[in-house]
Amino acid sequence: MARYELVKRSVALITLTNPPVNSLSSAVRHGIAKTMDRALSDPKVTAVVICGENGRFCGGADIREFAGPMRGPPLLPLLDSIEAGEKPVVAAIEGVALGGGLELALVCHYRIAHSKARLGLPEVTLGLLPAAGGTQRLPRLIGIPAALELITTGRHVSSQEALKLGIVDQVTEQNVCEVAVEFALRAVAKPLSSRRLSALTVPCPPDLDALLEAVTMQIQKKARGMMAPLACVQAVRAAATMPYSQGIKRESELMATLFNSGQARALQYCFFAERTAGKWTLPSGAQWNDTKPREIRSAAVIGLGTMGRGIAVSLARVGISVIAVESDKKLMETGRQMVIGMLERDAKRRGVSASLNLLKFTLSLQDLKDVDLVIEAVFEDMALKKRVFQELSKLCRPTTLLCSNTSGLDVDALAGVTDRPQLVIGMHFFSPAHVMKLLEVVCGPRSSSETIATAMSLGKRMEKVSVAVGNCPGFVGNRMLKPYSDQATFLLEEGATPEQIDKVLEDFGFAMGVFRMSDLAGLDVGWRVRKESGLTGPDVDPKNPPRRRQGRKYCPIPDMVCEQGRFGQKTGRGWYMYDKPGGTNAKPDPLIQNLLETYRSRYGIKPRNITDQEIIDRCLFALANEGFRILEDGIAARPEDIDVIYQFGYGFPRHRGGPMFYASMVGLERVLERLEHYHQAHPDVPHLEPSPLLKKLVACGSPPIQKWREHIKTMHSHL
Ligand SMILES: CCCCCC/C=C/CC(=O)SCCNC(=O)CCNC(=O)[C@H](O)C(C)(C)COP(=O)(O)OP(=O)(O)OC[C@H]1O[C@@H](n2cnc3c(N)ncnc32)[C@H](O)[C@@H]1OP(=O)(O)O
Repeated sequence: MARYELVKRSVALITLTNPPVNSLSSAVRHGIAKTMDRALSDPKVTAVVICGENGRFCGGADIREFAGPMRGPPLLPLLDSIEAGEKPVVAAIEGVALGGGLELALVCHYRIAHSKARLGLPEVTLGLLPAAGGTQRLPRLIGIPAALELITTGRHVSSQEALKLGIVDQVTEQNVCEVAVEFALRAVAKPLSSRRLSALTVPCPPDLDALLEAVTMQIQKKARGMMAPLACVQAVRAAATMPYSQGIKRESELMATLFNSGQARALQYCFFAERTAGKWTLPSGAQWNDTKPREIRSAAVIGLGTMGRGIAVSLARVGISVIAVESDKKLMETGRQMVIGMLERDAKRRGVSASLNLLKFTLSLQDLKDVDLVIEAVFEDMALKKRVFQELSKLCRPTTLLCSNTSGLDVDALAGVTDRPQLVIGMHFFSPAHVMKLLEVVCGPRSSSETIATAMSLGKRMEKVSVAVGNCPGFVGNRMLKPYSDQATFLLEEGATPEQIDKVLEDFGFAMGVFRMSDLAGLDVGWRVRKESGLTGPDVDPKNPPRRRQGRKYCPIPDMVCEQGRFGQKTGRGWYMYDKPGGTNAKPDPLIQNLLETYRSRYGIKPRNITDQEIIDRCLFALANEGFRILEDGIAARPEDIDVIYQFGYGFPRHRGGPMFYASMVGLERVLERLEHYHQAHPDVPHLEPSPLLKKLVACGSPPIQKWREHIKTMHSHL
């Protein structure tokens, strides 16, 4: 796990060999300890270079080992002994030096980085802090403000920025190991005392307290409810105010608190869930690593509304030429200006030039006949989409992939109107599509494995987190949203207010409560869907009992809000009031309060005091319950896929893992007990009836989430 060679007759070259990222597993730590001992005790060796195999220095601690008991040599004393050694040690950084990997480099006396390397202390993103001396050494090297920023955000820096900050001594475009060996030879016999970071004093800013206070406030606003960034601030404060020996103790104490916290477990679960999501498998046996995606060089986007514009930008900025189609000249011109503006702003932010030459705008579908792939992003109307797909089927060459950005309509019905159902697939982007990271790749029963592989690979190229899901109304994300938002509106009937529910959900960690989110998305969309499904509007049978539709409980309050022309932020009124149409500053509206009171008295509902816990339990357990049904139905292959969708598409707090991980942490027995309790109280709400899978898992002793798959006996997977 660490290879030892003697080069240039006097330099010990230690190479970490633990693919794919040379993480510091117990075997690697053991290897480092052994090879360093050999190097330090061999009189022929005058200097040491540490590097990593396969172009990667080190990706940090082996995160998988965090789940088990600590084995192998502890990292901290090992690193201290490298720093204390009497022979110069040079880190040759290629690829990445992250977390424990950068901490290893910080105990080396010199650091040489390749020009393409990235460095950082991302522990905070895993619910931890850099506890192998990182919080104490980095501030001594680059000062408190810069170290605080890097440690509390986990941001990676380029080697050029690392050089400016003083993290590395030299950046090279040559073979970094060879450069490091030459550097090491020159360093022999130079004094090492000033190169031992733990021995340096911290350059402390005069306004330390104000700085720490400002950063703490920023964290409380941006990383609401997260423990790790606040612990990082405390550890850096220790570096600034204590000698190294005490600071390091404080670092360990803070790490111990974080290490065993639910937040660290959730964030580490998220790390692997995100990587697992790309690994799809079909019932046919075809899977992500044995199906070759097609290369996509050109694409078309039909419809230049909010979604179409974001999709066009996402394609063009990764070098794909885009033909954007609109149905009328004025709309096309507006779309053109918006797309160009978005692409220019995006390029400026990334420090690259905008790829405007890749864009073409047209009014004619005829222009699409030679593209590799089309993404339809027209209005969410099945008849309209079918017409577009029929037309594309006639116009495009037979190998063109046809994709729909529908947010919930039947992808197979669209495939059915074409001459190539195997090349039809859903690509459900989230708004704004050039910003939101999530892409649901909706596999119809006839989508070929090559089509799925191509859509997934295109998503990755567009820097999206892509999750393959099956075809059912609402797919995964929007299907689960219904029971969640239904519970919120039932709670309004019973006595809660939108602001109370939103506050509870936001305190839980959601980016936005359900009502603020609906105001942002626009309330008219759901209203139209409810009218089309006969739940509200003139088609509802007047003999229908109030507050019941289609044999189940129904809350008409959202319809009443829309009937008043309150469609959310865009109209300046919704569940909240805003300063102006398009405003974002939500204020509670007495008119909504009034509407709720009138409604309750009309139906003789006596408002009751609703606790925060009831809001959380009803909304989130109904959400997870639908997730269990989705797993049973084979619409999602794994709970991890659902959790990734909720984190990246619906603002579910990452430090809670996602709805399924949250359910597992709360305890499946409790989730089942609460659902049974609420279903008894509301037997006409089928979403509260515990799913068979949940019952089965509880009956099997509530296995850990990674084992749920073994209990899912899906009749037929929709993937
Ligand atoms: C008990 C010991 C006490 C130690 C005390 C010191 C504490 C130190 C704390 C740490 O060091 S925490 C770890 C900090 N490091 C990170 O957060 C880096 C995580 N990795 C990444 O960001 C990326 O993987 C990468 C290194 C930038 C490479 O990205 P790339 O897109 O090229 O590949 P991936 O698909 O992300 O990863 C490939 C493969 O490798 C697995 N993996 C990556 N990093 C680790 C790791 N640190 N530990 C374990 N496994 C890792 C990843 O899961 C992929 O494998 P999979 O099978 O496809 O899931």
